[in-house]
Amino acid sequence: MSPQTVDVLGAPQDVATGLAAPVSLVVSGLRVQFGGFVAVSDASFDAHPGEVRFLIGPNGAGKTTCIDAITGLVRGTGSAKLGDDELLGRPVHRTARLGVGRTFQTASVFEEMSVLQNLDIAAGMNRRSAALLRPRRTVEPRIEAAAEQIGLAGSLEQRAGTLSHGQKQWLEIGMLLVQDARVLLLDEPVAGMSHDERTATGTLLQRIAEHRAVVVVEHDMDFMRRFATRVTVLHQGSVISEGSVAHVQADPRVQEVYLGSAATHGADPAEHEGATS
Ligand SMILES: Nc1ncnc2c1ncn2[C@@H]1O[C@H](COP(=O)(O)OP(=O)(O)OP(=O)(O)O)[C@@H](O)[C@H]1O
Repeated sequence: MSPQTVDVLGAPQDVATGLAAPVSLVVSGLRVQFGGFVAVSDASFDAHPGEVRFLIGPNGAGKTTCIDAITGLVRGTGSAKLGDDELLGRPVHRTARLGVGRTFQTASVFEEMSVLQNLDIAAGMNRRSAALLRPRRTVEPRIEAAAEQIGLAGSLEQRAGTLSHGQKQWLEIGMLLVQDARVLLLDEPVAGMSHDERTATGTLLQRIAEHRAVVVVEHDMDFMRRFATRVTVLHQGSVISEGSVAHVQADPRVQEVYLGSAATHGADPAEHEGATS
């Protein structure tokens, strides 16, 4: 492991790269209840730097709820640890400060602002708003690096509202990168994207995962097959299978959940209603 120091928030930082030190997300025995309804009953999974972990399952399986609980949007019990830090029980902003970044199914960028302003705001949470809006002569290296990584280095002055659907998603990912998110939780990042945008997104996620843990909730099974390192399958709030793409696709329990019959259909998650191939 390379030498570490700590950044201004006290988070460990890799001396060589200047990036937050890679850490794993470990979720165990997660349970989320809405009134009398148990949406997540006992979910355990992890995600380590270097892998793109997919979280799949039929509609209503509890995938988004898991992310909501990890990020503090809904109350969960059990445990979700990022490195040594327990995430459950913290308010959303504190969880984010620990390095947990997420995107939603609909990209939430500031449409009236430029790409640069969006990245600048994400990077400079502590700067005063007037300073954020003032034209800047120089671009901070970390913003430049993030813009480069998400393929928007040539579009810094473009108004975010005029970006394509895919580019907005990438900008949102870029906003997490400049915040130094150590784990990225992405909810259906390629929904509505063209084939080329999906390929570019998958490649982007693989690069990001070199230094961070990446968790992707997806219904797009073709995308999953191409870019997943490991897959966790949720059904009715519990994990029913986990492993490589080949492993979960061959798992009779997964086939049964997706098609209601394993042996007779030779089922594949990709053929399930709600999953797209
Ligand atoms: N705030 C809430 N109040 C009550 N029930 C909820 C709430 N949020 C989610 N649920 C329920 O919890 C279950 C799990 O929902 P969740 O959105 O996590 O599933 P999902 O696997 O992400 O599904 P999809 O793939 O359709 O997005 C569903 O039955 C849903 O209706």
